[in-house]
Amino acid sequence: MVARTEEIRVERLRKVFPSHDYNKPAVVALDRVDATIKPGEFVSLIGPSGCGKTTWLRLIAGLEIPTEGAIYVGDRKITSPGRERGLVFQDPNLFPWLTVQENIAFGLKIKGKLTSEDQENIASLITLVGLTGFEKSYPYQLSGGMAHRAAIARALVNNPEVLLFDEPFGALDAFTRMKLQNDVLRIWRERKTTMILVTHDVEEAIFLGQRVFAMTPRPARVKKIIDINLDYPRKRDDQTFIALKEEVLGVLDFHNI
Ligand SMILES: Nc1ncnc2c1ncn2[C@@H]1O[C@H](COP(=O)(O)OP(=O)(O)OP(=O)(O)O)[C@@H](O)[C@H]1O
Repeated sequence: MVARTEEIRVERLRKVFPSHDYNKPAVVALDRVDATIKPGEFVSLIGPSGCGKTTWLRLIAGLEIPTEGAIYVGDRKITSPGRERGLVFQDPNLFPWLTVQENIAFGLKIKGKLTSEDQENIASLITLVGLTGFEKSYPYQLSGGMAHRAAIARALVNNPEVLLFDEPFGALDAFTRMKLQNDVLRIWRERKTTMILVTHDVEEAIFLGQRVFAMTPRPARVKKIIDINLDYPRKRDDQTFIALKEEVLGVLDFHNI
């Protein structure tokens, strides 16, 4: 199923977390962030630790309210979480007492029996994420990569127009991580969902994103947007890929850390 997608506009976004301690100042996590993300685009957000990447993603998800500014999906202002925006965290957060199938169905938030259409949707998502044969498995019976696949399927169950990834593969071994990156690309191309990925990994940002948003240290602002004009599937040892990696590292000033 192909999702209907709209442009995401981020306008003069500012997020301040007040301090609950007299001796500590408030934390300005984001300040004057402007961005436009095209319908169906894949963008990566990268920046120093603690700069405000997760906060930005949570604002798009509607889990936080901006202090100033706003985010729009099409002409709708985001004020709360919504089914059209799915979220995948670093921790798959599966319910241990539910099977893979039931964990995915949980995302539907419906009471009572699943319709045959719901069941078909869940079955096709299980195929899409490569978990055929594990429908009735419990989370303890899955590998780390399989648990992430189930989490991606759960996030896709409402056919969201935007999928938000918060360092989804940070805790996985390099091989599983690369495999899941390929799977995410395949899903993106099949579903045409807008993808926004927060990552610490420059290579991952370039391997997946059509554009990489490099952020400043806190408060996060967009320091530079790097266009990744490489065809998919991308080769990590390609000269242009390596040059782009150098460019992103340079923008982030990683060479001077
Ligand atoms: N609910 C909150 N209350 C207070 N401060 C918060 C809250 N959430 C985030 N912060 C602060 O906002 C700043 C940005 O945090 P955020 O998690 O967005 O950064 P990040 O770039 O995702 O970090 P990392 O790369 O290390 O995951 C940090 O200083 C953090 O302590």
